[in-house]
Amino acid sequence: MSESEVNFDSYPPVFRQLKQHTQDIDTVGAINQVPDSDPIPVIDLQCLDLDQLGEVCRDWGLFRLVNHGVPPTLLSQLQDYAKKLFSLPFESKQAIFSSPLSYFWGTPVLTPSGAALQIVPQNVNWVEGLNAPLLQLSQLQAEDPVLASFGLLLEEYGKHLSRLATTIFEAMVMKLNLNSEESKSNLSESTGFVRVYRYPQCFVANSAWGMDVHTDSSVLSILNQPEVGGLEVLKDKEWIQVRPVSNTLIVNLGDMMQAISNDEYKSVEHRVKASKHKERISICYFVFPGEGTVIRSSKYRPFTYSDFRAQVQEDVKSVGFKVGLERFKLTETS
Ligand SMILES: O=C(O)CCC(=O)C(=O)O
Ligand SMILES: [Fe+2]
Repeated sequence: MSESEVNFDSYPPVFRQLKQHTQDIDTVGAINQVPDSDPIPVIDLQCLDLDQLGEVCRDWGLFRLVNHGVPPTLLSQLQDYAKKLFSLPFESKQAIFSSPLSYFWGTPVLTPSGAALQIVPQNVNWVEGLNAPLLQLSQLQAEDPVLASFGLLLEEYGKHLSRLATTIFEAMVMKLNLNSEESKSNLSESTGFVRVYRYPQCFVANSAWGMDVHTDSSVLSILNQPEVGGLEVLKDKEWIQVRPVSNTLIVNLGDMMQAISNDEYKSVEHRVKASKHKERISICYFVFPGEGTVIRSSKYRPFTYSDFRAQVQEDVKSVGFKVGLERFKLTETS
């Protein structure tokens, strides 16, 4: 999509900024070239190898999932509907993406009610999104037919992704030799939500991020970035670009999984580059421990996911970023 084709009406006002310094932008564009291949490890769900899974979770905290059983038509329909919905005028999106959905932009950090956390302008991330808690999706009463169909697709997608998350989590529990009964409540399908993101084309000549460096707070996050790349993952202090590969999913381990595994597995740092050439849609599923479940780990003091989330929100407001698991770490003397 070229600059002239961009539907600026659909962009949140903060993103309606036009090209200023071509040279700077071209540098950002060059960085955005996605390579033909990448070294991201591949896990085949149809013949799951526990040793390979364990190694990848330890060394990378992220992998590409193939043979996952999510129908390709569902993935492409979700993408098409998401594109249509995000191209609606900004004001329409604000109006129609209402409870149980919520619409946000500028940051992925949301309050429990789904509203974006207030952030300072210099920390704005070049992203807008739709938050969909899966348990409540059946309550969606959309008058807009595209949104109604999208809601049904998301429900179907959510069921597939819950199945995938549970299968992968159970395999990890087995590999880690954790007690399978006790571990059950560490991943609760009822907590699952889907975030649909659009990263608008970014014309400003500064180093705007689609999404800043972060780790996910989830147990597992499963991401579908079918067409346009931009995701990067930190491996051995180097940023690796994650190539979009159709009909595959990217699984990344979150902070809760790192704690549950007693730091054996890694909650991986990642970020998303903003592109001056293309808008990018990604569809991400996140799942958490059950409400009230106490995470017990040899490395951290006992905490619930609610404690963790409250701490993250407090830190983002007071220090400007997520401190994360460090806040709960046991020290030598404790
Ligand atoms: O859009 C993406 O590719 C990644 C999104 C992400 O990292 C997140 O929502 O935590
Ligand atoms: Fe993330």
